[in-house]
Amino acid sequence: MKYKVPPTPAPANGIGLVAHTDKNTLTILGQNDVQGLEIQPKNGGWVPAVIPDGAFIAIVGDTLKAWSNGRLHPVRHRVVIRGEEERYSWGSFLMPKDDSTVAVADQLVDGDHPLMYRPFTYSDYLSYFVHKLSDDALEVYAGLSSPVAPACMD
Ligand SMILES: O=C(O)CCC(=O)C(=O)O
Ligand SMILES: [Fe+2]
Repeated sequence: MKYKVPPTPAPANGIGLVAHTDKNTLTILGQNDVQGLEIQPKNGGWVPAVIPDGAFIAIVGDTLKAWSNGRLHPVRHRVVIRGEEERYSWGSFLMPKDDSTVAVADQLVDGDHPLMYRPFTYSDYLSYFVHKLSDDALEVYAGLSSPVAPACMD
């Protein structure tokens, strides 16, 4: 991705990429030496994700949250451009094949971890997200409103 230097005077927010969670399973990101990635802690606000020179950052996506039965969390992130240099980033977006079923493994469901997501087809979830564009797309699309403990599963 290429983020151009903002015009002068710079817009107040400098947003280069709006806040989102990734929809795939795992994203591995690298960048040139211009920082700008920010992540949102659970209590809100924004924190710079400073990536050391030559390092990569791995970001959990919605699909891995579902697949891990909610154990792994997709962090909301955005890109803010404030400086006077162009920012480049590159990503490796790991994802299931379109027609794959994303289903929680039985081993990840127990009394302490009731089933949180119904099985779904990856491309169907993507289509749903593109249609709705809502932050809670995964929960609305595949989340079980009453998580199911193993004894209740058939
Ligand atoms: O450019 C970046 O550092 C972030 C890109 C990103 O979040 C995305 O493509 O989903
Ligand atoms: Fe992203």
